[in-house]
Amino acid sequence: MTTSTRGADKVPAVLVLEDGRIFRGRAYGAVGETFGEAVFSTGMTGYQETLTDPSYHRQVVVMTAPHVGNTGVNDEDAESKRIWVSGYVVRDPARVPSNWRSRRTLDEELAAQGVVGISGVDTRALTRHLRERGAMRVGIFSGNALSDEGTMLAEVRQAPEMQGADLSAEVATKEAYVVPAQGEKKFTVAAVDLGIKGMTPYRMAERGIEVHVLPATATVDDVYAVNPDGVFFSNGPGDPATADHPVSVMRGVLERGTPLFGICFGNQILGRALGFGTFKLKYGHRGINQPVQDRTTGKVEVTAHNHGFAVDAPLDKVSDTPFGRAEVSHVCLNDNVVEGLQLLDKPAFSVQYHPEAAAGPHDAAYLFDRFVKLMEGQRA
Ligand SMILES: NC(=O)CC[C@H](N)C(=O)O
Repeated sequence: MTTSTRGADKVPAVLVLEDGRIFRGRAYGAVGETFGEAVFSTGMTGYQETLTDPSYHRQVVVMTAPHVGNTGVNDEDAESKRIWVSGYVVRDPARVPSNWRSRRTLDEELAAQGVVGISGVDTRALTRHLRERGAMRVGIFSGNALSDEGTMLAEVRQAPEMQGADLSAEVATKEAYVVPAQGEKKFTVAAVDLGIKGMTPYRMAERGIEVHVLPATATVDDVYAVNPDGVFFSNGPGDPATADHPVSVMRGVLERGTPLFGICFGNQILGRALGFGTFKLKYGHRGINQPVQDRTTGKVEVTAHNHGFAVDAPLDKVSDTPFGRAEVSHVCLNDNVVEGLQLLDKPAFSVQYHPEAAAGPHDAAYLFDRFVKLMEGQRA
């Protein structure tokens, strides 16, 4: 068990939204200033996975769960090698974590990684504000970074927007690497890393897949150089409207008819590859209890989400695309947002949410089996 000795929680901190609303609290994690898009996550657990998900790059995450940090930080649950959120907003952080795997406090970990946060914020009021007004730019200021409200607001309004942001290359691996199959190797998959979470290759490896994780800049030739049975496109940060390179690589894969699976950003890229548009949601879906219906079976699953954009595809008809017929396979029952796509004439599908999610329900794990079936079908 570790306790925080830093005392950052006595340092005043201010959160400034781009529309001028201000929340005051105390520094949590690093002291300084940070900017990003303010978004809220409703997950009551899994903060370590959230913080280390590369899709949160340039986002300031507001936790709706009031108590955060209760189980500390361990050496096992990170989804990548570092924390990616650009800032962290909590109501009432745990002073003393309690868990047999805990190695450090969350406060210490945020500070060690230079992540500026704020605690003591009325996160319920802040979440309601974001829900009414939409996700927007935000700054957190503490210590020497504190200045008058007008100056801080001007700085927030100069920060880059999420719309139009091309961020995959900033988070993806620079070098290809292999995650070996567990047990007998049955398939090889080329996984294009646009900000991949560690659990994703793991879920494939568990099913006898050897995963070749390739940089976001990988070409169609790089993908086929590993002689794949299937191709995967990962989750990732930023605006899918900017992802022209992965869209063209995916089109190359669809032309060849190799089994294809995409998650989250990968779903938006499939949407674009098929000719659909993408758009920014008012405040996105983030959390681990979102109801989604698999329209191919009628089953409802409770799922983990982290997306601020969505695909604009017709819900109630089969669409003709350059790669044959396509349909919306999954839909969010809260707001009818497209949560999955599938091709009817080629072995390709994707989902907007996170079947790999470790924190959260495992209802959607069957999607990895569906990918395996597509690869088996191609061999038969
Ligand atoms: N987790 C993801 O892949 C997110 C995809 C995209 N950046 C979005 O916000 O919608």
